Amino acid sequence: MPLPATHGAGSIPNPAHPTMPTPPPSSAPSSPRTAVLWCNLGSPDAPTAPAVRRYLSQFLHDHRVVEIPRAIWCLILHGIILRVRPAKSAAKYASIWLAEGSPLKVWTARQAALLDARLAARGHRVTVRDAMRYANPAIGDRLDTLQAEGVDRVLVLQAYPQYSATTTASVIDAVTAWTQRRRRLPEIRFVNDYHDDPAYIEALAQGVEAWWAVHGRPDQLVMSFHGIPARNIALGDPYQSQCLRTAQLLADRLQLSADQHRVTFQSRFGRAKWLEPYTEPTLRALGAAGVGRVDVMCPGFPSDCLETLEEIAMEGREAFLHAGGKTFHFIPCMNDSAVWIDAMTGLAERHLAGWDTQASNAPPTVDGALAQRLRDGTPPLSIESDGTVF
Ligand SMILES: C=CC1=C(C)c2cc3[nH]c(cc4nc(cc5[nH]c(cc1n2)c(C)c5CCC(=O)O)C(CCC(=O)O)=C4C)c(C)c3C=C
Ligand SMILES: [Fe+2]
Ligand SMILES: [Fe+2]
Repeated sequence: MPLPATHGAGSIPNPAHPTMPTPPPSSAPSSPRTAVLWCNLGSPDAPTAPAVRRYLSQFLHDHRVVEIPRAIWCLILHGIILRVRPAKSAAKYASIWLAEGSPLKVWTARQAALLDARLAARGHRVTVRDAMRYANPAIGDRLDTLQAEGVDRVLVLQAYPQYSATTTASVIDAVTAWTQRRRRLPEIRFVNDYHDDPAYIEALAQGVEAWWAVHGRPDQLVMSFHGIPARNIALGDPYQSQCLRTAQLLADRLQLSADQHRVTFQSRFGRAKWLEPYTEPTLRALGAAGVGRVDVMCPGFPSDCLETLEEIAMEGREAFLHAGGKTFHFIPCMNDSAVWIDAMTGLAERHLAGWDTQASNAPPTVDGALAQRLRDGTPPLSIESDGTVF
């Protein structure tokens, strides 16, 4: 168990326990303060071409996202993409924008607030903050604020259930870039993925079941994941196999046979080969083949965003119906569903384990009480069967 910092009081002898330094007075912040940083991709600050250009420039300069040699890529990026794409993407963002901002940011902030409340209700003294890899609120700014608030332990959780270097490693890069600019560092933990976490699978399944309870069942359930370049898989990215595992676990949980579901990959960017089968051509093929109803869900996206609300729920629907399909449903992402917040809580608690996060007014756990005893310089006398320490 890590011992807490002594805040400079170490030179005063402690008569009760000579080998221990005297702890600070109990009113002082004697135990480390812990935060969870709930990180997502980020959105432009506004659905306008200039804001989208700034966002895309930061996003598409990330070496984790585009691995083409810089000199060539910068020519393409500045010469074509950042001239053409911002206006087109801004119109798409405008079609899904909420009064409070981008759906991705609104849901991510809400998830952070709900996780904060749930952890507090379970007796943890933990601050939860949302942070975005691109645009705002930036990861570095959030870490600065947390540190100014006295936080010295940070658990980095990401809104990417499946690991990819393009997303997960990029968030880790942003956090470690911040650490390189700071002298006094908090303890930091990262979670790489939770693609097979039973509570995550259960949250996905219950979202589907709730939808089907109201709207009936489809002929086909399409599970659409964000794509990445096929080359990344050949270079060792585990993303594809984690997506396929998530999909299989979900299909098993929903008791779907092989002909009742399929996996596709969406959001192809550029001309290179990405993970296949691609979502939109698949929807067109299903419509043309006379499949009456498809339901599409996006298990890799905990929050609805441009890629689900516009690309799937609008463009995907249009592609399927135009090709001859009869009925199209988009099943919303988990967003703020209670079962998803439960899954996030379990994930956070598992990875916070060993850090003393017990609030002073909460019933002490064995770990928490032992830590307090060590801080006070008093050895624990006995541990009751219910975990109470005297
Ligand atoms: C699983 C999550 C994601 C992976 C993997 C991912 C890889 C990836 N994305 C691009 C390019 C773009 N993605 C864009 C939007 C976007 N991407 C994700 C998630 C993953 N991306 C989300 C949640 C969003 C939506 C953000 C929002 O504001 O709602 C965009 C911007 C939109 C646009 O202009 O079309 C681009 C560009 C690449 C190149 C890539 C892997 C190599
Ligand atoms: Fe550049
Ligand atoms: Fe993306």
